Amino acid sequence: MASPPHSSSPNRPLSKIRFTISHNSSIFSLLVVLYLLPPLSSAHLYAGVEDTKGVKNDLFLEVLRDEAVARLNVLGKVSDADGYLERTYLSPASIIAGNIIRGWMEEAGLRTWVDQMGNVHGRVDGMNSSAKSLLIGSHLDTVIDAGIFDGALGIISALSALKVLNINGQLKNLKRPVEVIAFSDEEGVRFQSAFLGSAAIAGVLPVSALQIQDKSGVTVQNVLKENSIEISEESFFELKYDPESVWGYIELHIEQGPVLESVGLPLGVVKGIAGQTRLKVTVRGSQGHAGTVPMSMRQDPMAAAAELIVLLESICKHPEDFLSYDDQCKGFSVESLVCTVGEISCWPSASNVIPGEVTFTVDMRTIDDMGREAVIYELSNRMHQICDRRSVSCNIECKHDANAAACDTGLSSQLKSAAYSAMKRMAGEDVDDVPVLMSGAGHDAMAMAHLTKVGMLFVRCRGGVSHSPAEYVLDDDVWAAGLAILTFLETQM
Ligand SMILES: NC(=O)N[C@H](N)C(=O)O
Repeated sequence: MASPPHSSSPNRPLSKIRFTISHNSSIFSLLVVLYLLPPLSSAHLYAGVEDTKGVKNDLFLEVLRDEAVARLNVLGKVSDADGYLERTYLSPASIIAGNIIRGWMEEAGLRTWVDQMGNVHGRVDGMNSSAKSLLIGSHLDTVIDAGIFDGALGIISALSALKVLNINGQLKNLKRPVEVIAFSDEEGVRFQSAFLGSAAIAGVLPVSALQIQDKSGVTVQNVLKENSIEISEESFFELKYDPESVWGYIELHIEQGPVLESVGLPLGVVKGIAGQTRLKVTVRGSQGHAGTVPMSMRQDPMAAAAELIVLLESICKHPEDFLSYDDQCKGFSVESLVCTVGEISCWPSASNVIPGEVTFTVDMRTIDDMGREAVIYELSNRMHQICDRRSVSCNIECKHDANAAACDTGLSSQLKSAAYSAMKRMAGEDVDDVPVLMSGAGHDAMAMAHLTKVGMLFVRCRGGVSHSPAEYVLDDDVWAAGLAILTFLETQM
């Protein structure tokens, strides 16, 4: 595969040491961690460390910032690709990453296991093992050519906070069990169906998902089997947590947008997450010779796909020009509508051949689920009209659909207070109120909202950039993230 266009950038976090994973070995994972992490004695970790100004503090700088940043860099080097970060569902690198995370969970005093969808769990019972549990999660998979913070920051900051409690002997004081879950699939890169891990736990993943195939025809079930996970229909349904056993779910994630940076604050609270749909569009025409078939006689799926993609852009930029607001759909809002074609391929893909088939993806998001449905309806009709006019066939398949999710107001205000006091503890003075944001990006919290109340914290990232190796979070913002989770956990004692 060709190198990404920016592979020579001096700022790339992966450029120093790169582990390209071609085998699955927990010993190897352990060696990676031992090699990369400077040893920190526990006395060194919590007994009044010095902050950047040389002042003693109780802000656990070495665990919540320095070690957390080192861990982000460790995970950021665990990749299936050479020269960029890629860790898709149950790939060799994701198994290594899961083993590393499991080690960190155990070090934080958690009991660990891997479930039948490949999610990595770490749990501490606290004072009452039968009380409803607090779940904290984020994902360990990545997109292709990813940044190192997306997903990993949420897992690492939760483990750092629990490590501080463990070192201070406070895990036993938690009034309810706390369980960290590193979800195996949120991005949906390999199977196009996002949230395989969290949706299974929330009980909203259909058992038919086990038969979804990746590009090479391997099913989810095969991939699990390759990793020694035999899943039956019965064990699949056992993955679902009993809602009665869960108190709530929280997730910390990089914002992946520019709002926090523009207001100059490291943390924000999420009030809701936009709904999303993924389509796969396949256009078939008549394959032929590029030099001999007259333009008027072609059934060219590439030219048709180009027209379909421009149509998508027009609808998503100006939905009001395309949608008829009758009594039925009156009231929906598509203001926040965003649409993307991120992947396209053709067959046979040669410069002197009119393609026989073109396939592309559509990613569509809005806060308003009814609005998204109306846009998809209109888009599909118009796409079919274009294909008919061009004498090509067009198949539109829905690969993923998740409705918008609202965060719980009570949990959000607890997270807001935790974020506020973390920022205040770091600044040593009053700080501005914590902003409340909507999330355009999807999160495991969307699936978990089917199981329990959810709340989310966002962390500032440079330029709002994500799904890119240019993704960057200041070390001190990593610290603020860990401190906010720690402060939240302190309310659970
Ligand atoms: N946080 C993310 O980037 N999540 C998703 N996979 C998404 O929004 O596409």
